[in-house]
Amino acid sequence: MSGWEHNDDGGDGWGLEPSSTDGWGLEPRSSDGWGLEPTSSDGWGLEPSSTDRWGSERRTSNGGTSGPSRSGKGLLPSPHPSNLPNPKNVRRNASSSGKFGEMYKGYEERYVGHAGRTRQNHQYNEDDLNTNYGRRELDKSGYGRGIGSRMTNNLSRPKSIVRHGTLDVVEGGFNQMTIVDKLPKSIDGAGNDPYPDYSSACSNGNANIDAYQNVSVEVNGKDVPRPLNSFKDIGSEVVIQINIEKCGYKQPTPIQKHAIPVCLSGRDLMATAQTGSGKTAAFCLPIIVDILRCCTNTGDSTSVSMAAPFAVILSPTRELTSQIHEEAKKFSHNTSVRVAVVYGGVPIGVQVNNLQRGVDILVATPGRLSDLMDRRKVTLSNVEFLVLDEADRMLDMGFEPQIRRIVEEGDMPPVKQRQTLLFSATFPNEIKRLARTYLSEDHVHLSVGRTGSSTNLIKQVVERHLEVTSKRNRLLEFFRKQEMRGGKERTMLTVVFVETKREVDSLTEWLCRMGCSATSIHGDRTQYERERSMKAFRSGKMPMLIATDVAARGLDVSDISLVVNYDLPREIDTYVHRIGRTGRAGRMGTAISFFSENDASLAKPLVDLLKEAKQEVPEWLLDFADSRHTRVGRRSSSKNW
Ligand SMILES: Nc1ncnc2c1ncn2[C@@H]1O[C@H](COP(=O)(O)OP(=O)(O)OP(=O)(O)O)[C@@H](O)[C@H]1O
Repeated sequence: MSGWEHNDDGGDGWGLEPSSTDGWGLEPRSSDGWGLEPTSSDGWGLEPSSTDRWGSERRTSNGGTSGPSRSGKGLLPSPHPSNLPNPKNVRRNASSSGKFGEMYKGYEERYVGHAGRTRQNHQYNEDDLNTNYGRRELDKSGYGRGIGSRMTNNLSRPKSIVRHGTLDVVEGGFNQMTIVDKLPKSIDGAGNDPYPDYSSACSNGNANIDAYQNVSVEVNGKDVPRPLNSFKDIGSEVVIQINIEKCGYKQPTPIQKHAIPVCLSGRDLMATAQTGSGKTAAFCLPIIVDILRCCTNTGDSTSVSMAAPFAVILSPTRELTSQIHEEAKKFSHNTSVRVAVVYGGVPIGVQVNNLQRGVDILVATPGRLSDLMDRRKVTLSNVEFLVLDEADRMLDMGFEPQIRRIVEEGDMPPVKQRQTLLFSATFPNEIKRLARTYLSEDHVHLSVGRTGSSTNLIKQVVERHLEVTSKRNRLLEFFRKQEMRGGKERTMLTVVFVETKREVDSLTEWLCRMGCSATSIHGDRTQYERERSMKAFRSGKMPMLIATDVAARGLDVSDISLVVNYDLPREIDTYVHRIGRTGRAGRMGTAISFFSENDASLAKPLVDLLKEAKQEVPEWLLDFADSRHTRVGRRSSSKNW
């Protein structure tokens, strides 16, 4: 057992279990081969309708939650200051650290209308500044508590903003600076190719964060807070440190080192980092830390008719949304921070019930959130953090109207009165446009590794295939090899990307007829089928997942050793995301792509990418790239996933 008995029944509430396996060393709890389990007690110590760990305290203390909301629209019951309990008492559930007395020294209390939680504006005194590295450095950046500072003007800031850091970054007060600009010649540092055979890839079961340490990091922006050296530098409560440890995170990845202080300092952030390099924690952790530091749980939230989260995290697909939700729950385990998830394809009623129990962090797909806003079940007037994860993909999927509805047409505070974080592995032009609209001018731009590049952890192979039969047979070969390796040990997993939903179905059926344990996922499958497939895949019962691009982004399963581009995508960015399903958290992986003449227009960017990642480029592919073949039988550009 994991020891993670998360008592947050604000989970999915549809009887879906938390995605259990990857990276947690947890064995899948399913027993039927399809990952199906009864919907109740789930091996995480959850009771179906658990009265959570903070139980009665949460539901009793704030008797006076009526009154106008901060937005003045009367949407929310708002606590009257005189009804609010002493933070030292009400926060007793937030942490087991015993640091509260220290933390509240010098605090100035301000209350804003928020169901079940109010914000403490943190007024740091010298003791605070001297006892906590992370906090001291963040405040010396001159930004104070960014979020707090928008809620009151009398937030105390340290007088001196002279930087005392040891890093050039800090002392330089740079506008544009590359901190490290060394890309390793090869991963093993000795010029050897550590991936002689795809079957050996991913053999290290554990994360290998050292693999990222030499990746170049570029930071643009004024007075950027200095990066973290370790998670302890965050200066968070002990419970968070324990959660981080339980996640197996020993040291921060480069994106975490740089992004977490920026988020904690209140600045807007546009961040790109390579696939699998830990972006999720880079935004989840500071949000949780900020809520615990600056917000007080005032108790009763059951009377609330509209959920009013502090943080909204938008992501394009249901699977990714659910994954972020799980990650946020792990980091907020044993704290009072309530995390909830909403996405389409499942009944909305249960989600509404969940939300009405109170939510601090809402992870959502844009469609379902805008639906809930239309039904007046969620108000965004209290939002202090807006995260757009994989924003380019959301635009690509046609979510722009919903995003605009959420960010511009509802009651979400405008730029500068909220903190906006844009995260992606790639940043095409549409996202730059979005960033101009949604981020404040003084935002920080962070790129870890070259934007749009693939990680060196993935061995990339391109094979030329002319016939469908040859592609199918090759796939079968991979499966047989995989089967031979599997044995009794945990199976290595393969994701196969196919262009159309129809082809996904047909290929999966064929593979199953050939005796392979393959499962599939695409946009036309019901949510239940998608969940079931993902469980079977994660657990290794079905070690081959055939998918459209619905699985190209964010999917995080640590045992994926091989990605096959059965059909290559039209855009190189999508290629980068797809292959990024392997080679995650510093582990190694292999991507094999089947190239046909239809893919001629991808040849040039693909060659460039392979060269940059120091991969072998076949002669015939160079010819394709050079000869500027016009694309024969160009595929339709309509989205078909
Ligand atoms: N500091 C760390 N130490 C160990 N493992 C980590 C660390 N940070 C993240 N991980 C693990 O690395 C994996 C990839 O992280 P995550 O999904 O956040 O990557 P990502 O950058 O968002 O990827 P993508 O661009 O594909 O969405 C996850 O399993 C996560 O738990």
